[in-house]
Amino acid sequence: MGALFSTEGFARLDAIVRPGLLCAFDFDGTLSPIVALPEHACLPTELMYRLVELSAYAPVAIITGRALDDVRERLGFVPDFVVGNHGIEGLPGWEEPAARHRAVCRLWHERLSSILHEPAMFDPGIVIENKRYSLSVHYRHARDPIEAESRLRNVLMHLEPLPRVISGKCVFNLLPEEAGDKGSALEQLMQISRAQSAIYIGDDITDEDVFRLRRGNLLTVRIECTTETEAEFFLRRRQDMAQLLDELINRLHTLGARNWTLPAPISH
Ligand SMILES: O=P(O)(O)OC[C@H]1O[C@H](O[C@H]2O[C@H](CO)[C@@H](O)[C@H](O)[C@H]2O)[C@H](O)[C@@H](O)[C@@H]1O
Repeated sequence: MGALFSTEGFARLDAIVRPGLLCAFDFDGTLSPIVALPEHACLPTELMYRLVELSAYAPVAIITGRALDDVRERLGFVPDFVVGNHGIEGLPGWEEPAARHRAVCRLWHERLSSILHEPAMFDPGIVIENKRYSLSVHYRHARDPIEAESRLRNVLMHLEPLPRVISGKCVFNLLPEEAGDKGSALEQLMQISRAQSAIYIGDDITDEDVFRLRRGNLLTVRIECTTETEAEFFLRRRQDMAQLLDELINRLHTLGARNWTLPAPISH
C-alpha cells in the first residue's frame, strides 16, 4: 500500500479519473469524523460543498453501514446513490431480501437485549443500534471496552442464526449471513450507472469488502496507513479528504467530464 499523495498515487489517479468515473465514499471515519456518539456524526460543510461540485462531473455514491434514513439526514445534500446497512439497503430490488433480514435482526435484538440486561452482563455503556436490517453493538462507552469486546464476541458466537460479524471502531456490526456487502454493492452501482471506472474511499473493516475486489478499473483508498488492508493506497488522515476531492474535481473539469446520470442541460 502506498501513499495516494505521491508520484505513484497521482499517476494512478490520472489513469483512473476519466469521463465515466463513479466516485464512492464510506461515511463514518471517511467523510464524517469519528465522534463519541453516532447521533452526533455529520458531514463537514467543506466536504459537502466539494461533493456537490464533484457531482456535476461524476456520479457520487455513499455506501455506509448506517441505515439509509439515518445517513440521508446527515449529508445535507442529495448524492446520486446512497446504499445503507453495509450494502443491504438502497439497491434495486433490495426490499424483498431485506424483509427476511429484518425478521432475523428482530430475533437477535430480542436475544441480545435480554442477555445485556442480565446482571453479569449489564453495562449502560454497551448500546445496541437497531438499523432494522443489521445491528451495531457499540462498546465505546463500556466501563472496560477491552473486556466488553471479548465478552460480546463470546455472546455473538452463540446467537442463532449465526450472524456475519464485522468488527469496527468500538463496534460489532451483525449482518444476516446471506446479506450482500459493500463490495457487491459497489459492483452493482458500477453496473447500474454504467461507470467505466470507480474510486472508493473507506476507513474500516467493513470497507475491506470493496478493497479486496482488486479490479483494474477501481482505485481503492484507505484512510490511515495500516498493514491490515487490501486497499491500494492510503490517505494519512481523514482531513486529507478535502484535497482528494479537489484533485478529483480539477482532473474531471480539465477533461470536460459531466455527470452522465443527470438530465442533459437544455440547449437554446
Ligand atoms: O460504513 P460506515 O459509514 O463507516 O459506518 C460504520 C458504522 O459507523 C457508525 O459507528 C461508528 O461511528 C460513530 C460516529 O463517529 C462512532 O461513535 C462509533 O464508535 C463507530 O463505530 C454507526 O453508528 C454504525 O451504525 C455504522 O455501522
